[in-house]
Formats: sequence, C-alpha cells, structure tokens
Amino acid sequence: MFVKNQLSNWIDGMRAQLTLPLRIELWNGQQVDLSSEAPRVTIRLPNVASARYLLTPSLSNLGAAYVEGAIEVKGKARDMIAVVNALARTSLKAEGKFARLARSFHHSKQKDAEAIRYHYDVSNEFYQQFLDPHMVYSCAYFENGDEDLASAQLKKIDHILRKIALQPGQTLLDIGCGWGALVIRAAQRYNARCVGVTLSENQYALARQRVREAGLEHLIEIRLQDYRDVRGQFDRITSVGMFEHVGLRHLPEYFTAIHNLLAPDGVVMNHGITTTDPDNGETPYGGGEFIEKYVFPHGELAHIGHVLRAMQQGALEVSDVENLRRHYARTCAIWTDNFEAHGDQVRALAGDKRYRIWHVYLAGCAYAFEQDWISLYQIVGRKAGQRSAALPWSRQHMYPAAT
Ligand SMILES: C[S@@+](CC[C@H](N)C(=O)[O-])C[C@H]1O[C@@H](n2cnc3c(N)ncnc32)[C@H](O)[C@@H]1O
Repeated sequence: MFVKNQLSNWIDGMRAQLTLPLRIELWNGQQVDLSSEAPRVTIRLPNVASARYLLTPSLSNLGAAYVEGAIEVKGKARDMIAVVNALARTSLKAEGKFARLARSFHHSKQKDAEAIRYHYDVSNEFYQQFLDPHMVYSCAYFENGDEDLASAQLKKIDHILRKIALQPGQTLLDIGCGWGALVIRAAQRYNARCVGVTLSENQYALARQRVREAGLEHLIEIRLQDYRDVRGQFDRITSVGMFEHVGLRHLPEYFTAIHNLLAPDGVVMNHGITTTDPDNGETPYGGGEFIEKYVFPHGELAHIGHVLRAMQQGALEVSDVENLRRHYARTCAIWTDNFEAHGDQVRALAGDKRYRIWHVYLAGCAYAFEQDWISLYQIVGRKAGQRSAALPWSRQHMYPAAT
C-alpha cells in the first residue's frame, strides 16, 4: 500500500514537471501515460516491488532493472534512453551533477585480461551483428557526413594512417588491434611491417585468419599480448579505442611505455574516449555505473586535459588534437540500429540478458556522445625534445588530395 501511494505521488509529481511520451503499465494492467502525446516508450512494472526502480530512476538503476528483467521496457532504444535520462534528471538534484564513485582501479595485467575477456570474448558472431564487415570497434570518420558505416570506418583508418605520415616499409605497432582492420590496411596500402596486439582470444583468432586470407602473413604479426610486454622499437604506433582500459592513474605509465616503444623519430596516434567532466568524473545520472557493472569492468575515462598532461608526463610532445565526438554519436547510433535489426540473432547467440545489456549500452553511448557528456579525441604525438622530421610542417598531409 505504501509503495502504491508513493508511486501514485511520484506519477503526479512527474506529470507536473515533465511532458514525456512514456506509458507506465502497472502489474494490475492499469496504464498511466505521462503526457497526452502518443507514448513512444512503455515501462511495465510486473509487480509492486518493481515500482522502487521508478522511484529512484538513475540510468544505472533503471538500466540494471531492465537487464535483470525486473522491469520491461518497450520502444526504440534511442527513445528509451531519452525518457530514462529525463526521469533520472529529476531525481538527481540532491546527488550533484557528476556523482562519482570514489574509485580508481588498480590495473594489473591479470585483471585487465579478465576485463577484456568479459567484454570482447562474447563471440565474434555477436559483434558481427552490429559492426561493419571489417569489424572495426571504434569511432568511424564521416568525412562528408553521408557515408555508410563500412566506408566511414575505412576512412577513419586512412585518416589515422595519413596523420601518422606512415611511409612504405615502416614498422607499425597497433596497440589493441581488435580484429585486425588497421594493420591489414597499413600493410595493403603502405607495405608496412605491422605488429598488432590484443588481449582477446576471439579477436586474436579471427585477426590471424583475416591476415592469412589477405595473404599478408609476411607483413603482419598478430599477438595475444599485453602492450606492457611488447619489446623493441617501432616507427609508428597507433592505439585506437584501447586507452579507455588503461585507468586514470596509469595513463603516465601507458604513455611512457609508448615513448619507449617509439623509434627516435617516431609518431604515435592515440584515439579514444574522454569524459567532458574536467574532474574526470562519471557521466551524469548513473550511466557510468551501469557501464562499470555490466559492460566494461574497470574502464575509466579521463578529461582531454588530463590525457594531454599524462602524455607530457610520458615524455611525448602533443602535435595535433582532433575532436570526433559527433562522429562517435553517429557511429553508436548506427550500431544501435544494426543491433535492433538483428535482435533475434543476437538473442540466439548471446541470450536475452546480454541483448539487454548491449541494447542499453549502445543506445546510451550514442546519447552520451550527442549530449557531450563524453567525447572522442585523436591525438598525434612524438617523442618530446626530438628535432622530428617525421611530420610535415602543415596539416595538409592529413587530407587526401582533391581529385
Ligand atoms: C574497443 S577495441 C578496439 C579495437 C580496434 N583498435 C578497433 O578500432 O576496432 C579495444 C582493443 O584494445 C585491446 N586491449 C585492451 N587492453 C589491452 C592491453 N593491456 N594490451 C593489449 N591490448 C589491449 C582489446 O583486446 C581490444 O582489441
């Protein structure tokens, strides 16, 4: 009775504050719409106990309730996230905008390997349901804004290879090589001698197969290896969508390792997600907690200012910075559409719970990039203090010559 009263007060309160295309369906079949607009999202509360999730509606709480099957949510993922975010905003005033869990993870090699296996070793078929055919799992580059995902991913790789001014026959280390798309392109276009490292066994197996099928085994070595165990020096280093796993405290060590792996006149390009909170805080409204719990254990995002500082601490000079936030919002939106379009296959491959986790995660990320809660930067660097001749004087080399 008490919960029912609380819920009814909550619904009245919400109606007074918000106009949301949301229908709440109660356990007894009663339906309550939060506005006169046709509902685009329905949240079904299967029993009285499930009402508590609505009473404290952070992204983390509602996301967890959906994943665990404690509530049912119907609608396009994009609408779901927008509605849940509006609800979460109403309850957050007391907590402060960027309530951050007081934590900074210790990243041992073993812990990182476990976290990677948790995220990436679902199955290759699972990732094929929403990624492009090259299986690039990072922000694409929409040079003209109207490309399909596959071309935008290849354009991203080409953009990076031009940024680092890769020369024919040079050595290239790709830290976190995923399924091998970047090293394959670098070998095909530049005859580069590449090493790609990943911690995911599934990625390792498929990347090696792809290298074999492309006839590039003489140029590319894929390793199941932590980047901290790589030895030697490379003319060029790329790290795309990997440094989110490194951890805030460990960023200077990460950049120092890159410094040590770079040839004296080498060039590095780091591409990754940042938070827009200047204090390296969580994304607002509990989204970060959800991701930590269900998606990327021990992932941590730094503010761009913090990243640039850590690069300097790692003895790297920053020579170029580009913001691709909008590009990641679009990439995630396309992934979400692909994911929804292949919902039945995803459920058959990975189960309903994992479907729900990735559904919330992909749509939530698209939303977070759109809102500028999180961002994406490509940063080019060189060894500090080198009189580098590796990069031209202007940025013109980054753009293909107009035809
Ligand atoms: C989001 S995926 C990006 C893959 C690829 N760069 C792309 O753009 O498609 C992150 C990659 O980082 C790798 N990774 C994470 N931590 C690593 C570590 N400590 N050493 C080596 N690879 C790591 C993962 O195995 C995965 O291949």
